[in-house]
Amino acid sequence: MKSIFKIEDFPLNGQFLIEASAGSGKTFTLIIIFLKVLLKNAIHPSISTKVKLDDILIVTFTNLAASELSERIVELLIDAKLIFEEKITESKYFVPINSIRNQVVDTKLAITILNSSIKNIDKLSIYTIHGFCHKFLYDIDEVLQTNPMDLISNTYNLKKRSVSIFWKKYYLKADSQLLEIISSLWSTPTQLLNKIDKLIDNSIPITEYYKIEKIEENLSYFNSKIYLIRELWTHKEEIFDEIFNLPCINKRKYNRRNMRVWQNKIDLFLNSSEFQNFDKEVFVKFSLSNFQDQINSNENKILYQFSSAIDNLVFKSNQIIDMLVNHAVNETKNSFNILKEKLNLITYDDLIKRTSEIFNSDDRYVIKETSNKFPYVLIDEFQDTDQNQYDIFNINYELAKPESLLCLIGDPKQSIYSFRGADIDVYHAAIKNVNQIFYLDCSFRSSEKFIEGINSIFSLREDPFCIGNRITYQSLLPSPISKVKTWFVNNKENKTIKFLISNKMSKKHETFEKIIKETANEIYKILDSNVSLYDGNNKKHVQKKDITILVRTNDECLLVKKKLKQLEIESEIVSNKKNVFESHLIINIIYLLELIDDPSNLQKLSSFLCCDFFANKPSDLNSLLEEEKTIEAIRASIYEYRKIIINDGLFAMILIFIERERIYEHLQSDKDRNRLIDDFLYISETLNEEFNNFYHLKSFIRWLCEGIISPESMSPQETHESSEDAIKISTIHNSKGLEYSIVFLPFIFYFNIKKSSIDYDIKNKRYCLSKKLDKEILKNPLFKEEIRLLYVAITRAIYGCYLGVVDGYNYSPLNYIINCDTNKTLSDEVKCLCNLNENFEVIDKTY
Ligand SMILES: Nc1ncnc2c1ncn2[C@@H]1O[C@H](COP(=O)(O)OP(=O)(O)OP(=O)(O)O)[C@@H](O)[C@H]1O
Repeated sequence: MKSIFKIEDFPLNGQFLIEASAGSGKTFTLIIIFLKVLLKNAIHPSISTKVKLDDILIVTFTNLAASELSERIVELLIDAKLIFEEKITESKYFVPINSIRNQVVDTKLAITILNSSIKNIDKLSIYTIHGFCHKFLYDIDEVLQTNPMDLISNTYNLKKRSVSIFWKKYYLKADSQLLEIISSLWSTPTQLLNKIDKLIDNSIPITEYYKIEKIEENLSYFNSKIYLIRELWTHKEEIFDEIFNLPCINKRKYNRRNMRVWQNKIDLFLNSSEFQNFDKEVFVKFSLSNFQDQINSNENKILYQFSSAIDNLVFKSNQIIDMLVNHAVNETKNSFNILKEKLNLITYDDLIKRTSEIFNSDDRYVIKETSNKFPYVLIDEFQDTDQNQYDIFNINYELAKPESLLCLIGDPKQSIYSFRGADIDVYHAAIKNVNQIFYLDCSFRSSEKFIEGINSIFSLREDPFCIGNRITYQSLLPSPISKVKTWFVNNKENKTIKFLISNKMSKKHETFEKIIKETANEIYKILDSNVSLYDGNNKKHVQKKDITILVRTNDECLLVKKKLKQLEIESEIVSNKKNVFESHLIINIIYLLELIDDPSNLQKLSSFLCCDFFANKPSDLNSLLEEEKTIEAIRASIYEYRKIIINDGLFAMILIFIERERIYEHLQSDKDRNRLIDDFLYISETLNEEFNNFYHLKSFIRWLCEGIISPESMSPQETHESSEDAIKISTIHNSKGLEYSIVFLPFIFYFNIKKSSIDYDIKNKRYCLSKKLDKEILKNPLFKEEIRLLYVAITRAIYGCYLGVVDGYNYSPLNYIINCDTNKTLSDEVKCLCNLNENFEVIDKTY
């Protein structure tokens, strides 16, 4: 049973869930609960166990959220002390603090606890899950006297080595036909790594294991099918006639023209037997399953034989690809794990896994006997938890009983971290363990009119989150604070949800640039006209810093920033990642510098030639290194770079290096080459200053290597110009838990699942190539997560939100959520909505 949350009724022992929508005060509630736990002895003086500040553990999701929480807790403790001392009544925390004060029996003790907590604030235990596990393992290693492992945050280079080890072990001596299939999936180790990067070090287990011999066996079977098909294909005229004569055949699809095209493709493959000519889509058109019940073995003898053989062929090719994908991921994971063990390294993902293993093992009694347990645990953003994380805190709760509390706070509508292993099923399973569920029903963040707008949007469909009754939308009520919040234009109340309609251009990036231009125009309008925000106390003019643009990816952040700069609007990217050592590109600088430092070293030359900026494959290396002249030419230019770096510094040398080595040309096939070069230059520029502080190149290289191993301990950080008055740009993921006055979502009309990556198929417990977008889109978990991302994005706004609308992108969560009929365009649907809803406005910028 769910009951409304009231701090005075909230018990301090047990396992509880607080589930509520965005902006309803979950984080606010968490810190109020923190205060009540802290004052437990003052509320119940008869309890003998003393609650200390560091008995209470708060876990949140990002470093940004953790530092926000610390600030809020300090503010709360100071306000609480002053309220208990009856020195103030003005505080946004007054009502809940006063409720706690009414329950406190020993006020003097309460003030003493507050004073001492303020003094010892450095003992506050607020962690991200990774931060908590890191500290836990460090402490436990001391207790168990085990050798602590080095934490490595940038795993790219280790993964790169793991892929190379795998590649050398299996592919260099693989059958040539198998190699052909492999190169249709990935032709270099780097390409393979790019596809499986995220899967190597997360908590997804090793799947069913296939030996390469087994894959080769399947390949022989595949070849035998080709042999059979080639024989049957000599009767192709008969096969075609039988198809044309099928009573229910789709004549528009199976017409003579198409058949001729398909015939040529099949001929090409059967004559060459090369896998690259195997056009599966064409073969499928002749498969038995494609004709369904239309053919039978008696009436369409030859067609039946042919289409059954095609079925087998397609099935086998899928199976071989599936086996190769699983083999590559599993084996690379294996090499990666072996490497980590040899080097005594631990990754961020391992932190959680290892901590959970300890909590699940006999060593848990070590935890019980030491101070490595937290009696009171408050978890924010619980919807983004995975099984390992939940296990840790659930066992901790059991170990710390009877005086223990596990308070889970979350909103399943905001679960957006499945790529990190977050699992909404864990959330639903955990609910079964809790003693009671509480909810919050008012929104405090946004203005009343904005809340009405959000309620209208998410009520357009019965099942807006596309997940049945597991996630429903309950309209939010405005709190008294929301009722007074308003934004005005020329002293008239402004509309709260605005749809910015723009044109679809011939290329995606042009469409994106156009909508950013329209966004910039709207920003100019807001800044130039008389637009103000009223929060119930103050009315102020909108400044640039009140405006935030939210996008999906870091690349989109850079695109927006670049475009705004051209339009002379100052902006800054709000990022969790501020460290150049997090970038995998830095290793390329190290390879280059190592060679400059020691040009005659052949090993360093090999590493340099294999770096990201040359299209050399490790297999090309031997022939390259055998050419005396090539080697001499490279060495000559390296000596030149040595002179430049000594005289003009790192950045100048990198600029000349890019130009002379024609790096742009090497990266010809790389769609992201501009970004790669931009990043490379940016990193070199950032490091240039530090480079000037080193006397020897060797020491600088050593410093860079240290930076890769523990980036968090390094300075300098990327020098983001942090301007007080600039438009903010952030990814939606980074904006979680935060709030902004005015939000722009320029690219929200667009959705694209990466088609060529590899996913883990939870149902079948295996890795597979990502599925294309199709009519089954509504069943696709990534699509459902995008709906939740849309929800998170919109609900960051306090006063107003602008949503980008462009027609022609059918499978977008925006289309889905506003119930856009397939016969209508998104912009038409939006215009209809705006006619019916007083909170909505259309800004039509189409021409
Ligand atoms: N009871 C309250 N009284 C006054 N202000 C409140 C109260 N609860 C929340 N707020 C304010 O409302 C805003 C949103 O609160 P909070 O960040 O806790 O919401 P949330 O539910 O955690 O949101 P999200 O799920 O989007 O992260 C904050 O500015 C907070 O200070």
